[in-house]
Amino acid sequence: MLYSDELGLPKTNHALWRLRVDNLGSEKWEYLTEEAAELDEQSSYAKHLLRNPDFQEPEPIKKEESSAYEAAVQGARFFSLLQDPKSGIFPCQYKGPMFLTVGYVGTMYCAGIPIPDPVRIELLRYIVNCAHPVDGGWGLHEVDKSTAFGTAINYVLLRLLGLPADHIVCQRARKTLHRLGGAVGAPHWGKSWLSILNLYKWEGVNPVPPELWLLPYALPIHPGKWWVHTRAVFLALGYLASVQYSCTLTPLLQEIRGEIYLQDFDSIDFCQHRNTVCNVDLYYPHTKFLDLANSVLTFYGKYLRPSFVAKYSNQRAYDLIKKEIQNTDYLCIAPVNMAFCAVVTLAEEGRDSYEFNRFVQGFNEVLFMGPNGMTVMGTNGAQTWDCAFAIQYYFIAGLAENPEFHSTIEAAYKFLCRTQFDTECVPGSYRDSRVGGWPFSTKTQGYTVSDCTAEALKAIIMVKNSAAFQDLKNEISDKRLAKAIDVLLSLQNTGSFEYGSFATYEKIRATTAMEKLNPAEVFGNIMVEFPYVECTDSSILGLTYFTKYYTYRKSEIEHAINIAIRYIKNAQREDGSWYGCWGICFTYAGMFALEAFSTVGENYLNSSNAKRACDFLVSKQRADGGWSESMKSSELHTYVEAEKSLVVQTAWALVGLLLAEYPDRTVIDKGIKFLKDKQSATGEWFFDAPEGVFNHSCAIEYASYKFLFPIKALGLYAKRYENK
Ligand SMILES: CC(C)=CCC[C@@H](C)[C@H]1CC[C@@]2(C)C3=C(CC[C@]12C)[C@@]1(C)CC[C@H](O)C(C)(C)[C@@H]1CC3
Repeated sequence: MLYSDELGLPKTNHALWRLRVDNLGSEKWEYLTEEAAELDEQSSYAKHLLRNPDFQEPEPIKKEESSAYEAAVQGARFFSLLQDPKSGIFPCQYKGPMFLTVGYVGTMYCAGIPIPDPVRIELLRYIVNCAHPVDGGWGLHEVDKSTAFGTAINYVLLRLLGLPADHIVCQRARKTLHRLGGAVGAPHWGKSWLSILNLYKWEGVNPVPPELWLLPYALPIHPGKWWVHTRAVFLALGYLASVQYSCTLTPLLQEIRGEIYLQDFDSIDFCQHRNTVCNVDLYYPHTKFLDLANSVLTFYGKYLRPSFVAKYSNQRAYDLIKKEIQNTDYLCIAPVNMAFCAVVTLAEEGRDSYEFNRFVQGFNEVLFMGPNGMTVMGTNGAQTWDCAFAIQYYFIAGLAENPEFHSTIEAAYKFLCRTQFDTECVPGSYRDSRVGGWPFSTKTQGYTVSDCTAEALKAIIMVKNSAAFQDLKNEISDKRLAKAIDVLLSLQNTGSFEYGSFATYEKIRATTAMEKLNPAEVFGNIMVEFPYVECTDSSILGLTYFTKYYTYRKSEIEHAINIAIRYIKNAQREDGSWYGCWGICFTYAGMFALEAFSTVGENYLNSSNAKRACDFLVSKQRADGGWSESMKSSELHTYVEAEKSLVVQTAWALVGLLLAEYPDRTVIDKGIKFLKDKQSATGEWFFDAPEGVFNHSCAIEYASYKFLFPIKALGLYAKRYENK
């Protein structure tokens, strides 16, 4: 039973929610009246997303008698029901981080706009249901220990959303917050939101002055060279800190001021707390160098900053923010900077402006409903990524020729074709050429990602060249595929230590030594782009697949593949593993590396790198045949097991071993048995634990993975051992 139900918290009627999806993949929940709902049937995927009892599952099969192929088919049957047949996407709640909802609620509070009741009720439920079962606090992400950041921010949210201070949930959370030293211990972004909400003072927040944007681009410290997310967040945050934006102090805020600190608000000397961070929160402590820079910049801001410079740099920041808004049609790169940009727009244009209202509407695209309530997602979805995998894995599992899945593949393929970028960013945005690339979520969001481009490209080529889909061949021209190759090749790093690798959104633009200036305290590796093995692996498989069918830039592609493979081999650890940054963790990276090797013909028998990678994976198999890596691996950079074997982890390990043609069948049989045992007779696999991670410390759920990777593993197995 959910905690919110135990407490008797209000709940909306989940039969009245509808998910509206458009052709470009935007996902918006709407709450209908009962009369309207009668005329408007809830889609099958919405029913499943809310775990409503009237979701129609596939007919059960006799599991004991079924082959791996049949298990894959049944899994695909279930997963296909989760697709929106019109747009082709697989909507899901992309959740985990516990510091995003403050962006929406905080912005609305600043603007004095009440949150619609059904949304307010479900946001509350979600936060309450995520409270730590022992101490009632919250962490950076859903499965984290309680931290000052998570607890302070989510406590404030509960209060802004209408929970009274003497409610048991607030009481427990307050106790934990006080035990953690109160809200002064919140890290930089926490302090920033509290300052925006007039619950803290900007003088106690370390500066990120917009003046940085006035420096010559040649300097490695220029923000235009930072990682896109960090650049985007600090652009808007820099503006807000510079103008010391804070909302009107209301009686409610006055009360909250009295609840989140250990001492009286007016007696706190906020200047003294710039560097106060609760020990439990701290993942990446400041370097001495950063502390020094912060002191100098604080002194500058307080005593030396001429007002004309302040005005000029704020204007410069706002100009860049407007470009970000234009390039992403108000979505911004992700909900963190979206909310900061919304507050900047509120300050500049006013609450009744067209621009600010676009943001208010835009938030509907990142709010997502689930059985536990509503939350702001990590991005506006995972549309492209999931579609690219679904197509590829249906093909790999031999399901593409099966007419039963024709329409699923067709719709996902058409979505990918629609999603390729065909316009450039406005000049002066510090952005690369994007025409030909693909994003992680939607075309509107506007940011190319290397591996998303490669995976989408591969999926499209599969469909385009399949006899079963000849009628769809012209949905996308070969010229557009060539454009994708141009983008992909332009993203390969050719600097010294990262030679041959791929980063996420851009080439690495400045030295990773910039990490010494990372001010975020709770995340690692955020300052500049970084070479990622998974992004490199996906890029390899996109490039190799392209050369199977096309001759465009062939020798350059071959060179790119060679140096990328060399990079992967050099990045392999002594024990045969790789540290994965976007999934958990060594298992995820091992699978991707073995897949990349397999595309250039390297496997267990002919490659010592592949052999060592397999031996590493096999050494981690558990007695029940499954694999089980914990989020702790990502934090600690060493393999840590979770309590029980996990479906997605097991599928990842099996995919790697099968693609590497690992010779000992008993190992693989045991894993396959585990996957089959965990599947329901109707084809479903259930959620175990978050599968993804970012910046080393924050877990995030990829809800489609529990279908996609088992289908792939079972399909590969069927091909190899069942002659399918
Ligand atoms: C530190 C900040 C700004 C936090 C906001 C969250 C974003 C940074 C996260 C949320 C989702 C996220 C993990 C994502 C990625 C980057 C960072 C994101 C956008 C990428 C695109 C990186 C490349 C990866 O291979 C993959 C495609 C899986 C992910 C997808 C989600």
